[in-house]
Amino acid sequence: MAFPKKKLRGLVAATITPMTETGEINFAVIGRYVDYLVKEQGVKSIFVNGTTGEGLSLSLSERRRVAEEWVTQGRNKLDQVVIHVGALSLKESQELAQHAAEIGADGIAVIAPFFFKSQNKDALISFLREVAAAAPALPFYYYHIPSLTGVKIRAEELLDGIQDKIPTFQGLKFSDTDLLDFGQCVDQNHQRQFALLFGVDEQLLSALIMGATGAVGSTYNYLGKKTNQMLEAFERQEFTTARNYQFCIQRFINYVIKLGFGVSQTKAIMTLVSGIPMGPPRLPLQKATKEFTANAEAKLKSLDFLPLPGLKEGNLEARS
Ligand SMILES: CC(=O)N[C@H](C=O)[C@@H](O)[C@H](O)[C@H](O)CO
Ligand SMILES: CC(=O)C(=O)O
Repeated sequence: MAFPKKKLRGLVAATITPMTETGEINFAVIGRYVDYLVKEQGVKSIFVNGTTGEGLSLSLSERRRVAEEWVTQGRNKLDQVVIHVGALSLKESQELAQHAAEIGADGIAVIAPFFFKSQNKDALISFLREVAAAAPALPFYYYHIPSLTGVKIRAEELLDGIQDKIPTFQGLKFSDTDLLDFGQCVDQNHQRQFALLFGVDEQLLSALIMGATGAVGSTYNYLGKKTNQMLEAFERQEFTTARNYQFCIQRFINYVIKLGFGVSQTKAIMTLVSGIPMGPPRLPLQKATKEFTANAEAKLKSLDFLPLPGLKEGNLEARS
């Protein structure tokens, strides 16, 4: 088997699904969005139809079309396009996995089913294996996000022996703050064959120390450049500088979390920073308030994340 193929590494943006004011998918801006990520944020891999992409709120045909558009627009521009194909129905998930393979995606990812929940590791692996088998030539990633799925099976437990069950298993996206669990995933990964991608953007530096091989997150859409600077400082072993970048990122995320932060707010922030209209979210999510957007904008300016005059709290050179 052709595994492992090119390793998924560095920053991976969890893409937003742009929508029109009337709630349809705005396919027309996806090409511009790809160019923005590559040129303005230095981000060359994407994770489509996940949490940030409202994947579970889209119809199957929308999910297929969104995946196709990202693969098409990303051709010769992006390194990797991973499609999240998780669904409550195994059949739907398999259908999406097969589709991802047909359109030439670089990998698939799956969250744990979250209505009827797997009670143990074996049950969850059985589900994941059936999905992975529908796309036997594609790298498979498990998307661990217990806060949203309610499935608390530890990632290190799941990882143990997983390649015997799922030959295409290539890694996981770890969206949890339990660094003991994450560390034990890294510790098990002796041959470094898996991509262990961290998914809590405001804590990425701690995960890098622990051995993360990359990161998937919503904020890399608009803080990719800043986060790349942190990764570079980390590579050079300039830890004080790396920490200052992390603090700078934290100041923003901490601020918006206090205002109430989720996918709706991510859409509003990305619209502000990129100038590409992301539109409203789909119900059950509700559009970010004007007040949120105004506050976020002021904070972005004060941190120098938006190129406009203002107080420069984010001036790293002045600190350290
Ligand atoms: C729950 C959620 O959406 N997590 C995202 C990725 O998994 C993160 O990228 C967060 O949006 C980010 O860390 C900000 O809290
Ligand atoms: C953050 C992430 O990976 C997602 O939106 O699915």
